[in-house]
Amino acid sequence: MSNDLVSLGIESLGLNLTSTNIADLELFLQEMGRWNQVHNLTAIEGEKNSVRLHLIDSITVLPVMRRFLGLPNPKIADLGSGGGLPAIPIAILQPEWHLTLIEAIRKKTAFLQHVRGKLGLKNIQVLSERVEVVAKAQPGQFDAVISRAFTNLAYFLELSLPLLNPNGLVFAMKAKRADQELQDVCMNDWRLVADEPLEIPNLAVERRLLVLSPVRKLPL
Ligand SMILES: C[S@@+](CC[C@H](N)C(=O)[O-])C[C@H]1O[C@@H](n2cnc3c(N)ncnc32)[C@H](O)[C@@H]1O
Repeated sequence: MSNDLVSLGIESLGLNLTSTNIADLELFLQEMGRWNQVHNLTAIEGEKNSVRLHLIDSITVLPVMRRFLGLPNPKIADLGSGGGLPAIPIAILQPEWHLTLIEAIRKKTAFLQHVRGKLGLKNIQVLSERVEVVAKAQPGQFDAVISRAFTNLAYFLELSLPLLNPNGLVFAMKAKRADQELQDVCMNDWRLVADEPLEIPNLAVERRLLVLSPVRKLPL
């Protein structure tokens, strides 16, 4: 079977992708593969198709994000971006959104900067920092925060809170374990706005996108 994104079912996601979109996504994957050989960037390796499916996994969140983000140019932080998932595919498909990729490991952020230049992605900013440091430097700056394979839900929420503006949203990409992780979240502090099942073509795994908002505390 051919292993391009189209044959893996990317078009069935209903995102109305253009041929330029698909070419840019393929270029990103090509660069990731090239850098991986030298720098061992990501644990996602082995079969070419598996990397492609990880990319498709990253963009299944888009219809839900579009539904919940009312603003035309939201500022979104991707925590623990690694090799750029989900932020780079999102930035390719939503050029009017601003994405800040926060990643602690320098060889990974060097790759992300390279991708920024290679694809001419003017809507991304790459921060070579720990999330905890950015939260102190840029409190309340983001309309939304997202992450994939970053940390457990409770800690992700704890790290997200200082980054979010008062109406901000958290998008947590999760698999089956989401129920267990939700039990560790203090629901006095967070509201579960949505729990959306995601279907990834050609991947028989359960994926969910949780959307949460902080509960606003009234001043005493
Ligand atoms: C398992 S990788 C996932 C990468 C990517 N999101 C993906 O789905 O492929 C987690 C990444 O989070 C980064 N990371 C972990 N803790 C961090 C922190 N406190 N601040 C910034 N980056 C962090 C790691 O360096 C690693 O690249």
